Amino acid sequence: MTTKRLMIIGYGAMAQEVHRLLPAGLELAWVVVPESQLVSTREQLGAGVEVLSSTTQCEGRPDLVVECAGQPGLAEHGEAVLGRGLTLAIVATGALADEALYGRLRQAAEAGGGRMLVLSGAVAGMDGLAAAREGGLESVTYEACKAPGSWKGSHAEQLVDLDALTEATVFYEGTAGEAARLFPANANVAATIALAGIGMQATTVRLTADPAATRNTHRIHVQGRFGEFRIELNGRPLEHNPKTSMLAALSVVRACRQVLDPVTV
Ligand SMILES: NC(=O)C1=CN([C@@H]2O[C@H](COP(=O)(O)OP(=O)(O)OC[C@H]3O[C@@H](n4cnc5c(N)ncnc54)[C@H](OP(=O)(O)O)[C@@H]3O)[C@@H](O)[C@H]2O)C=CC1
Ligand SMILES: O=C([O-])CC(=O)C(=O)O
Repeated sequence: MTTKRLMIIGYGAMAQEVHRLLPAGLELAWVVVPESQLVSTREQLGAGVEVLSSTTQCEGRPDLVVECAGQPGLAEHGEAVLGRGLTLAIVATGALADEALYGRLRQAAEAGGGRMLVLSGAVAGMDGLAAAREGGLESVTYEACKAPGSWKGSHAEQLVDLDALTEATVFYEGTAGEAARLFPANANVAATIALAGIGMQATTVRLTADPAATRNTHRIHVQGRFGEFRIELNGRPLEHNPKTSMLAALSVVRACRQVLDPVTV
């Protein structure tokens, strides 16, 4: 079997975990990082990987492009990748709460023949939710609970004193679209659930900080014509970024494996 070639956009905590777990048969050939990280990332990766600041500098043809660069990274690079007819697997799904950006990405994919794969990321059940939608959905709610430290540097700091919490505290309630915009490094999952279900406005979101939490907990409750389901997922955070659950990185690894495997499960 010939080796296939991967491009990763972004080389932070998630991308590095994905790199460590890449399945045999898929090699990391290109990494796209901000200008300011070119030198350090080249030193880190050595000669075997081409480190670029724009996807348009890539002269080869990746078999898969994965975005691990956050919402600004998807906004910066998404159109070019899709416009070249490539497959782009994304985790910064919250960027799609911006209707104008979503429209441009769809348009680029349609014009160029590219495909955008919205990965399940830190949650589970997106297959069941999307299937349930076919029968009609009545309500979808999403609750996230993380340790206060995992909300540091986010909009949560404007809503609650994270260092003073002594018990689990709900600090935000709103729609998936708003949550994804306000918490770009923490609430992409809200947008993923909205995209698989009843949309950015109708999906209800509640965010909690809990000083006793050691996991990133995600609870999804769905009601519709199919019946009802509840999922609770207690994900381990990544060692190098507690905002991000390990499962999100693993969902990228799964997308990588699907490029190699003729059977998709
Ligand atoms: N769907 C889901 O379930 C989940 C989605 N996510 C999304 O994944 C993203 C990545 O997570 P994680 O790796 O832990 O975050 P990190 O902050 O560790 O890594 C992101 C990296 O991307 C870089 N970056 C920023 N802008 C660009 C750009 N325009 N082009 C290339 N690289 C860029 C960042 O650089 P710099 O530090 O200089 O900004 C950083 O090095 C999160 O920001 C979040 O949006 C995360 C968890 C779950
Ligand atoms: O990884 C997680 O637990 C969820 C997350 O950060 C996001 O949805 O952006």
